[in-house]
Amino acid sequence: MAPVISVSGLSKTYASGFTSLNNVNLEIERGEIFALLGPNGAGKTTLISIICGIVNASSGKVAVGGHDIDGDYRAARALIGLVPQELHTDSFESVWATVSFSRGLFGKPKNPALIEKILKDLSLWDKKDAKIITLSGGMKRRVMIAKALSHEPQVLFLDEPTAGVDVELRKGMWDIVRELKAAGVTIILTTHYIEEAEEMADRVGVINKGEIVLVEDKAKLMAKLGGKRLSLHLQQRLDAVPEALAPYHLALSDDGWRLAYDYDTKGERTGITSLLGDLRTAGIRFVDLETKQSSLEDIFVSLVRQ
Ligand SMILES: Nc1ncnc2c1ncn2[C@@H]1O[C@H](COP(=O)(O)OP(=O)(O)OP(=O)(O)O)[C@@H](O)[C@H]1O
Repeated sequence: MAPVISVSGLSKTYASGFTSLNNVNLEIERGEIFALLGPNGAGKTTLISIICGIVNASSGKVAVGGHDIDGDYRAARALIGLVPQELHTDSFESVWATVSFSRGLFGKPKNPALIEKILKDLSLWDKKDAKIITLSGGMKRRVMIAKALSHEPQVLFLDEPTAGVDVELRKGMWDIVRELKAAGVTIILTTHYIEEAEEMADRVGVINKGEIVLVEDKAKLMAKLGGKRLSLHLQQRLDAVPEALAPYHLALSDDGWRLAYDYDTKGERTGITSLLGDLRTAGIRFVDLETKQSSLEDIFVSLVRQ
C-alpha cells in the first residue's frame, strides 16, 4: 500500500541561517502509530509543522495521501489533524462551540452526531457547555484532540501529547490513541517519554540535529539492540579489571564496587557461566547480582550519543 505520508529530501534553513532539518526522508504507513523521538531542538516540531503546512520547507517534497503539500495544499491539509505542543484556543468559548467551529474551518458541513461521538469518546461530553478556561490541563488537552478530530482526518499528529500530564491521565491518553488507531487513524507522535514510545509505537524514528538517524519497527529494534546487563556488587573494591577477564569487556564502576557485563540473550551462550568461573579463579567475590533488560531509552541514549 502507498504510504500515507511521504517525505523526501526535506531540508529547512531558517532565516537566521540555522539548519533545523537536513535531507529528511521518511514514509509513514497507513494505520500505524509512529513515534518520532529526539532530544530538544532535534527538529521534530519543524518536521511536523512543514508536513502540516505551517512552516515552509527550504527544499524537498512532502505528499499526504498522495497530495503534494504545496501544489495541492487544501486536499493534503484536510487529511491531517494536528494537536500542537502549545495549547491555544479561545478560553471563553464552550467545548462544544470550539470543536464544532474547528470542523467548519475545513469547510465540512455540520455534523452534531459526530461531534457528540468525539466528545463522548474523549470523556468530555459532560463538559460540552463548559468554557475552556474552567477546564483542567488534562481536559484542555483532550479538547485539543477533539478539535483535531472534528474534520475526520486520516492522520493525526500529536506533538508531545502527554507533556506535563500526570501518570493516570497519560495512560488514559494512550487508551485514546489506541482507540483511534483501531478506528483506522494513522498516528504520529513526538514524545520525550520514551516509555510512551515503547508502550505505544509500531515503529520508531529517531531524529538528531535535523537528521533521521534511524527508522525501525519497534519490536525489531528492541530485539536487535536490546541486550541484557548483568551487574555484580563486589565484596571488595577493585582498582582495575584483572587482565585475565579482558575478554568479557567488563565495565567497572567509578567507585570500584560494581562490575557490569553486557550480553546478548539471543546468542548461543551468554558467557555468564564461564564469567562466574573466571571471577572465582581471579579471587573476585560478590555479595549481590542483578540482571536488567535494556530499554528503548538505553537504545535511544546510545544512538543519540553516537
Ligand atoms: N523560527 C525559527 N527560527 C530560527 N530557528 C528556529 C525557529 N524555529 C525553530 N528553530 C530552531 O530549529 C531547531 C529545531 O527546533 P524544533 O522546535 O523543530 O525542535 P524539537 O525537536 O521539536 O525540540 P523540542 O523537543 O524541544 O520541542 C532548534 O534549534 C530551534 O532553535
